[in-house]
Amino acid sequence: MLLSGSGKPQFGEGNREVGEAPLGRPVWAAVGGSLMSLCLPFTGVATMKFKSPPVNSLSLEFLTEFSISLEKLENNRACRGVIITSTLPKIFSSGLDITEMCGKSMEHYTEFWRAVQEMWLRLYGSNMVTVAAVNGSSPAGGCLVAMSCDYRIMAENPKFSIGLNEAQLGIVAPFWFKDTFVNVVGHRIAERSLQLGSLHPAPEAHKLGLVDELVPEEKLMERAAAVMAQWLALPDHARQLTKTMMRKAVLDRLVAHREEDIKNFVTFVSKESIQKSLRMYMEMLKKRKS
Ligand SMILES: CCCCCCCCCC/C=C\CC(=O)SCCNC(=O)CCNC(=O)[C@H](O)C(C)(C)COP(=O)(O)OP(=O)(O)OC[C@H]1O[C@@H](n2cnc3c(N)ncnc32)[C@H](O)[C@@H]1OP(=O)(O)O
Repeated sequence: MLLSGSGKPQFGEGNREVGEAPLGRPVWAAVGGSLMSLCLPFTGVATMKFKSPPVNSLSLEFLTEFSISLEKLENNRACRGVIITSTLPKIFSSGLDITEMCGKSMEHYTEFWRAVQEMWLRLYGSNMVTVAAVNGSSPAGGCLVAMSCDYRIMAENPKFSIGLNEAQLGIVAPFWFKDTFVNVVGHRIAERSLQLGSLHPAPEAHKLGLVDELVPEEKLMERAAAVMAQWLALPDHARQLTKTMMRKAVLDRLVAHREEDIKNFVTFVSKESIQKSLRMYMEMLKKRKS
């Protein structure tokens, strides 16, 4: 992931680079983890770019780095907003890494699911303004990442699609994926789309309200910056309290049922019938390619 931003650099060790202006003020700080890059320039707006080829699958390692990056930005008082996008052509994120859910131990499934929950709790509950610049397809977990942001701008290419397609894989989107979806598009659209496991091409996603606007791909980052500026023009405390008011019930529900949700996931994903569905789905992806 690639994360970039400005202001007071507070990031961890590792791949840190900090530019210094003549007066000793930091110009920008870039923390390149291996799976995403992050930069925070003077504007106080970070850009986080997923860079985990081939398709930015949300593996345990990726989710961990994502959560750590969000925590670092959240704790950096100079950072007020983050734009999330991808460095890969045509793909925002392919969703949860299916290989993390296939043929692994119960302990592994537990750790993986906790990491999925952690990422969502941090992103959906973030005090920062979060804008998703969706520059490619974004199924399932990828859609969750985009939906957890405050605003979604998608490249207007009808070949790019977004949605919670879990049902197509023979799995069930958990209640907090569903709650997030309902909060974005409303109950009726969410119900139909979830039952059918629909992946919506960008123009349809826009019509349904799943994404807020479509722009030509080359204008995506420029538009994301403009939207961010509009949201940041308001006082942070008023915006943050309003965001909390709108999202708290859904966040609290997972916090209250976190262990039960992990147990449900582990039991569900360990079933031979589910393992079989996931294996068949992976085979279908590979065959489709050849
Ligand atoms: C009772 C209730 C209890 C609760 C139980 C909870 C149950 C679990 C809930 C789980 C929730 C969320 C699930 C997910 O997020 S699952 C992931 C869903 N994602 C998808 O369906 C997307 C699949 N991928 C694609 O459609 C395409 O790959 C793409 C993203 C459109 C890109 O297409 P492409 O042509 O550019 O690339 P492609 O050749 O298909 O793929 C390249 C290689 O990447 C592999 N791959 C793709 N997606 C994934 C993935 N999600 N995980 C792992 N690997 C993936 C693909 O197989 C190719 O590999 P290889 O090169 O052939 O080896």
